[in-house]
Amino acid sequence: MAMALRQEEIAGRGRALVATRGLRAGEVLLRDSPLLVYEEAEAAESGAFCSHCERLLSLPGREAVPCSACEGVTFCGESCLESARSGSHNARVCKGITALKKRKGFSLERRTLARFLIAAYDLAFRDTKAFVKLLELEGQEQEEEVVKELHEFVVEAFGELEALPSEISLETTGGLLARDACNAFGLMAPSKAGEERKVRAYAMFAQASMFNHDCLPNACRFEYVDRDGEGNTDVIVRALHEIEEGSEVCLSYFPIDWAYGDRQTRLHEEYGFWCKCARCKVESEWKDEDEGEDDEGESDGELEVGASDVGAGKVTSEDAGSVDDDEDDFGHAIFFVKYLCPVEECGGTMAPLPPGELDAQGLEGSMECNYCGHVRSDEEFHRDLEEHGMVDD
Ligand SMILES: C[S@@+](CC[C@H](N)C(=O)[O-])C[C@H]1O[C@@H](n2cnc3c(N)ncnc32)[C@H](O)[C@@H]1O
Repeated sequence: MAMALRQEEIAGRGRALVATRGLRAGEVLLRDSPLLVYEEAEAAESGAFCSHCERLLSLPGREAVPCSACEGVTFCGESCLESARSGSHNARVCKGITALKKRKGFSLERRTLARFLIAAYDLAFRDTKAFVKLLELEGQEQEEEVVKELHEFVVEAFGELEALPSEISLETTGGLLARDACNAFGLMAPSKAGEERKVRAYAMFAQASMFNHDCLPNACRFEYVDRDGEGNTDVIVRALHEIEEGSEVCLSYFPIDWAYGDRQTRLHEEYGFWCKCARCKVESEWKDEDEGEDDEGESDGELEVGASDVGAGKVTSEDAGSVDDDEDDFGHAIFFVKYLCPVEECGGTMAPLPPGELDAQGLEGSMECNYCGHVRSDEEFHRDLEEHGMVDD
């Protein structure tokens, strides 16, 4: 099958991924392996995950094998330990992690960023091509203070090593942190009922980083970190619906149920742009109409999508029924009934199962949540549409 996506430059959006042909609903558009993976500090310190493959250590058939050189680093078996020694947890990384453990006063966020820098500079030693690709990603400049503090740590951590690679400089540290800020994908296992979905590691990808954001995305990403076999940290991107040749394919950089104000703030602060997508255009107009009309009788400058009573300012599929007659509002309301996971508090996106799986299992019309794994049949979807008074003719 010909490649589904090509890279293009789009004015005001930078590099983008565009459909090379008509794409089918549920089609896998991209499977990308990370340039590098690094652990979220709290997850790493919990000792619950393999420090190489990031799978849960308590999965059946896994044994906890500690790193002989640094305390608190554990692998899920001899084969992961072997792979880690020549890859993600070689002697350099081991020294870096040991230095981080001795470093007092770093917040959780700094400890995670320090782990990123250890992994990124290690890449400069062992895979120059991947390191160059990392630096080719889009960047969002970080606070000078943070860059300086983390750079001092890296120099100290790597300074005890043989030769310093020429790449270690304040400028490169700043550049790496800038790339991390707008390209790191959180790796998470599917959420379980009543449990918060937590990032256990972050991964940086060369191709998947080319997806721009849209608040009404036409694709979403899945990851299967606890799966057996190779490629468990790969990201898999699937089409939500048919996409025409030449159309841009976008992801949402956060759960699709976020309120207008939260989305704009996040996109501006972390990604450096104000979103002007079709949904934001409509919701920016609601702002004027709804100002001063929220439950507490005061405006917080944020919008609730078509809803008069959405407590946290998020959209729920229940809210979709409360939109007015405006055509755009209606289109967006259908989007949420169809693509927002119906499981309470989930916030995931429902994507059709890949066409092959649908045909093989007779699951025509079934959709799967990218956060909790919930599968909804076509029948259930039509029941939901009826409940919201949106029966399609
Ligand atoms: C993960 S990168 C996506 C690829 C990026 N366009 C590039 O050239 O590398 C994220 C960056 O892309 C840009 N971007 C993403 N979505 C956008 C949008 N909807 N409008 C404008 N710029 C966007 C922003 O500069 C953002 O920081």
